[in-house]
Amino acid sequence: MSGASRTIAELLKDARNRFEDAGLDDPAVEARVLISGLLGLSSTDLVTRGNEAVADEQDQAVRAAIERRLLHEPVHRILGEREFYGLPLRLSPATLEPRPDTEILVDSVLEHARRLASMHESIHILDLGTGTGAICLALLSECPQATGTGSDISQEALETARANAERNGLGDRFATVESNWFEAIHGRFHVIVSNPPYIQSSVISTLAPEVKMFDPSAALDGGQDGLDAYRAIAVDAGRFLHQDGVIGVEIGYDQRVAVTAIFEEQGFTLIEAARDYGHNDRALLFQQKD
Ligand SMILES: C[S@@+](CC[C@H](N)C(=O)[O-])C[C@H]1O[C@@H](n2cnc3c(N)ncnc32)[C@H](O)[C@@H]1O
Repeated sequence: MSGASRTIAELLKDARNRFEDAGLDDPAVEARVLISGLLGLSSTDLVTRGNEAVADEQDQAVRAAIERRLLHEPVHRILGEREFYGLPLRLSPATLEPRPDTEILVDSVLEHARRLASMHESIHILDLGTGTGAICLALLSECPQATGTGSDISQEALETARANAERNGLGDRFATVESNWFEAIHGRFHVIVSNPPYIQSSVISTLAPEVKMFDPSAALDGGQDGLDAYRAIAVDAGRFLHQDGVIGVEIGYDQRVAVTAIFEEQGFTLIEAARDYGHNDRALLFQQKD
């Protein structure tokens, strides 16, 4: 079927109706984000230019994208990028799609990064399991005295992180290291951050298709009790953190007690806990006990 000469408003309506019929939670928002991204227009343009007809190729691209969304592919995966902390980030099949809730961890850590930066000439940040580079790049963009290392077990994810650093003008302050947690890491850091995989292995099959089919399992699977990564990180973190440094981790909504116990057992004290937009515990910050 040729879709030539449909207007922007007609494309939007078609997408919204099909998403609504498929039972998506936010059909209107998803239609707007998808079509504005594909056409390179702002949401205001979508309204003010609604009567403009689109080129045949654009119409075909929108039709194809709607089909992909109906097969559960998230809108930002289809577009190949999403924004995190104001930074446009490229996604790849090897990277988690950064979540808005992770900005909570950035906010909490940033305050300490700025404090440490006021006490030291420069500060070094390590982001374990960096994925797209989201957390580290957000911190670097807000903290000009900082340099950052993003590490990941996935080389492909690190290539995406590097591309995102360059794209956002942060390439000269960002390094990448392929590493199983701390295994290939050297030196000490003022700030260590991580949003590790923290979902129990048995729960993964019950997640929404948008997550289990499109986020890499290495980014989700936290082992039998979901806590494997925290144990692996906590046991070594002390050797890589400056004495006055801070380590911040994202957690699942019900993991505060367990993760705090894991870090306390390794000589850390909880200094801050932050909740997400749904009022769930989401980020924990620790310092080494004196
Ligand atoms: C939940 S994702 C977080 C990605 C990114 N930091 C973010 O917040 O959007 C977890 C990341 O940890 C990485 N990862 C999993 N196991 C790892 C390991 N043993 N060592 C280092 N990184 C690992 C995954 O490849 C993935 O990029």
